[in-house]
Order: sequence, then structure tokens, then C-alpha cells
Amino acid sequence: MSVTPAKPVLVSDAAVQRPSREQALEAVRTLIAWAGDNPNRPGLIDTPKRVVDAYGEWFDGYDADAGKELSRTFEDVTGYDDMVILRDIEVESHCEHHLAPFLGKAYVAYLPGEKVVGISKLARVVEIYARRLQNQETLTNDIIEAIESHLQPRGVAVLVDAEHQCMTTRGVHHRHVSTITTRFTGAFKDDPALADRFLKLAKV
Ligand SMILES: Nc1nc2c(ncn2[C@@H]2O[C@H](COP(=O)(O)OP(=O)(O)OP(=O)(O)O)[C@@H](O)[C@H]2O)c(=O)[nH]1
Ligand SMILES: [Zn+2]
Repeated sequence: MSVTPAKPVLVSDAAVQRPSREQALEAVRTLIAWAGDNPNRPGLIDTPKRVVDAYGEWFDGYDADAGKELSRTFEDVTGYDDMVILRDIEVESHCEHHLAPFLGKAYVAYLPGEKVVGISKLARVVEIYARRLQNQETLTNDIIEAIESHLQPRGVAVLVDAEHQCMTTRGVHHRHVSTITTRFTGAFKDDPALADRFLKLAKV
């Protein structure tokens, strides 16, 4: 039996330790039986392993540090002082209420202060927070706060547009409803024309 060393969970709670891989496999077997099937039948025998590996991928944001991604900055941008905007960043996340996927796009802009960051790092920040359990509002806030605190820009704008499978495949069963969350800080918050330009450039 392979046992993964227990790591602390992100939100510190003395009563909660990250379980061993074997415990996670057992939990998936339990859910399969709860669904009404036999986890020992040939078609399902390797499923717990696949699900646990998939969880490792879907939730690898817990082991990543957005601050580290934003720590390598550049100062020589030859006087460029307008917003930098990334459109259509893929969001693949899971809601904390149902563990159901929510899929969509993020749009991230910032007005550089002294520091400019490599553009791929902004997409990495989105990915790190998306690969944790949260709701869309928290995802939006987490992205903003990471950029704010590590780059000290003149302002940040984030928009997330996503479809929640907990609304489409269960519960209310409303297809094609997208949820949009936005947050603006600094100059984007103070100047509605700037926020407007962000929305126009994002072409959401
Ligand atoms: N604000 C917000 N709500 C979310 C998000 N993801 C899922 N939800 C909602 O979370 C709510 C959970 O409501 P509950 O009444 O506790 O759970 P439920 O009985 O499964 O609700 P239904 O989905 O309506 O069947 C639902 O209304 C979901 O649509 C999110 O990112 N943000
Ligand atoms: Zn949900």
C-alpha cells in the first residue's frame, strides 16, 4: 500500500490533515458504492486511481504559490504606461458547494506602477486559484489581491465569465447561464471611463 505523506491543508485546521492516497482511494470506492454501483467490478476497479490522479491535477493549486509566480518583475518598459490586458484566459475550476466544474474565461488587466510582470504569470495566477475549491467571487478576489499585493500597480481589473455545471447538470438545470463577476481596484475603480475601456478591450 503506497501512503503519501500527509501535508497540511491550506486553511489551517488542526482537525484536518491531508489524507493518505489509500484513504482517498477508499473514499472514491465509497462514493461509487453510494451511487449504487459495485466498485469491484472490472470496469470500475481502476476508477478510484484515475479519480485520485484527476483530483491531483484539478486541485494542484493548493501546492502552488501565486506570489512566487509574480516575484520576477521587470522595470524597463520604456515608458509604457497604459493598461496591460489579457483576454480569454481559460478557467477550469470547481465550486466549493458541489465540487462540480465551472468553466469559462478570465480577463485580467493592470496598470503597471514600478513593476511589470511577464504576461504568462498572470495566466498562471488565474490557474493557481482556479485549481482550488472556492466560489467565483472568491476566485475573482484572489486573483485581484495577488496582483495588487505583489505588483503594487496603479489599478487592477478582473472579470470572470463562467458556466457552473452545478446549475446546468443538476439542481435548477438551466443551460447556458453564464455568471459574470468583476472587481476593479485603484484607477479602474476611481475612473469609470477606464473600467469601460477595459470592458471594451476585453470584448466579453
Ligand atoms: N454566489 C455563488 N454561488 C454559487 C457558486 N457556485 C455555485 N453556487 C450556488 O451555491 C448555492 C448553494 O445553495 P444550497 O441551497 O446550499 O445548495 P443546493 O440545495 O444544492 O442548491 P441548488 O443548486 O439550488 O440545488 C446554489 O445556489 C448554487 O447555484 C458561485 O461561484 N458563487
Ligand atoms: Zn456548485
